[in-house]
Amino acid sequence: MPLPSINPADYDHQLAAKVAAFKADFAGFGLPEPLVHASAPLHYRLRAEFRMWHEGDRVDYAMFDSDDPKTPVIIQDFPAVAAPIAQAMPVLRERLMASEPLKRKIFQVDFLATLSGRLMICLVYHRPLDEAWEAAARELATAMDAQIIGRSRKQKIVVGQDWLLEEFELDGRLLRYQQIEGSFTQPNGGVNRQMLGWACHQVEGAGGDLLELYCGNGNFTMALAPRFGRVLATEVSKSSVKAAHYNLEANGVGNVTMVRMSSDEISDALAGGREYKRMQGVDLPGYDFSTLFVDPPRMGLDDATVALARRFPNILYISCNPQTLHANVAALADTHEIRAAAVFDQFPYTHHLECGLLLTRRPEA
Ligand SMILES: C[S@@+](CC[C@H](N)C(=O)[O-])C[C@H]1O[C@@H](n2cnc3c(N)ncnc32)[C@H](O)[C@@H]1O
Repeated sequence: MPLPSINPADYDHQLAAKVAAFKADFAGFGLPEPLVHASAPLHYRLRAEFRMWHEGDRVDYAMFDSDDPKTPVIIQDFPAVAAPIAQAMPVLRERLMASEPLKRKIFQVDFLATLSGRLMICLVYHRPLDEAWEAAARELATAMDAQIIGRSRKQKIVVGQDWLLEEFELDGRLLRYQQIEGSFTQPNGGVNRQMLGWACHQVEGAGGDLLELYCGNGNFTMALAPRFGRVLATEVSKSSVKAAHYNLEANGVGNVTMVRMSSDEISDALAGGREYKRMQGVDLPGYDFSTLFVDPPRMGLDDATVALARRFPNILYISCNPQTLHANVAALADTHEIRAAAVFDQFPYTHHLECGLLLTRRPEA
């Protein structure tokens, strides 16, 4: 991807252009006017990865432009990153340069921060990590008040813990989320809160039970669960399901059954397909589903999941790829119409746009 040029003076204009393109793409489906959720124009990213570039004694953060992928672009600061990362970047660089064990053959640095101000730094190396590295990393963790992880081929050393606790307020509730290193988390924390608020508003009064696919660490689950009788939530990633269990406990949410299943497996199980061991003890016929909530990866919903979605009165769909969303909405158009729409600018200064649709079953379907 070409490197974004981050200029707040361009922000409103760029977002307006993305929204106009989205409206034009979906006009054929009778798209209602979307609610537009803007990002903070600076310091919005809670995740960032940088290559580390060695030149003599120096080591610098670097990024690469897809138009010129061999030339490093040295980064002094990166205004997209959230405050805890922005503050940590120069301090970390100084400390790496001052410590041979930390600096030697460092290849990449991955930052993860939370709205609650916590920070994790993963240092990636092209050499095995030894005791000298671990001792230096312990000092670094204390000095920077951060969780430090060292990675190299077939090696992962955790100094402290390999997860952060995110905490923020939503509709008068304090929500807590364990975020495990390497697992999916929403990159733009401020926009994520807006997505959660919009999603909660859409299901107000839906009643019945909720089926959620692609639930990750339960980002939406924790917010939506109190609005339903019961929730069946599924996700394929082991570490995300582990975090989701932690998060149910941490948020005192007691009406969710969480199962590690891919979307095509749960679609098969609900269509009366084969028996799944992981579904043992789950009373599938006992659910009274009113709503399906999906937040799939960029490829959107597969055919089996579209067929499953067709059976639901309400489909709430968060998408990071308007193209696959378009194809899925077209496939559902004979049974469902768009009732509400929103855009969420997770990725300012890029052409990417996250969007949300509430689809309801047509009266005649
Ligand atoms: C866009 S993320 C959304 C996660 C979560 N809803 C959130 O807000 O953090 C998509 C999630 O789908 C999961 N996933 C990818 N392919 C899947 C599949 N075939 N079946 C179920 N989950 C899948 C990923 O592990 C990831 O957690």
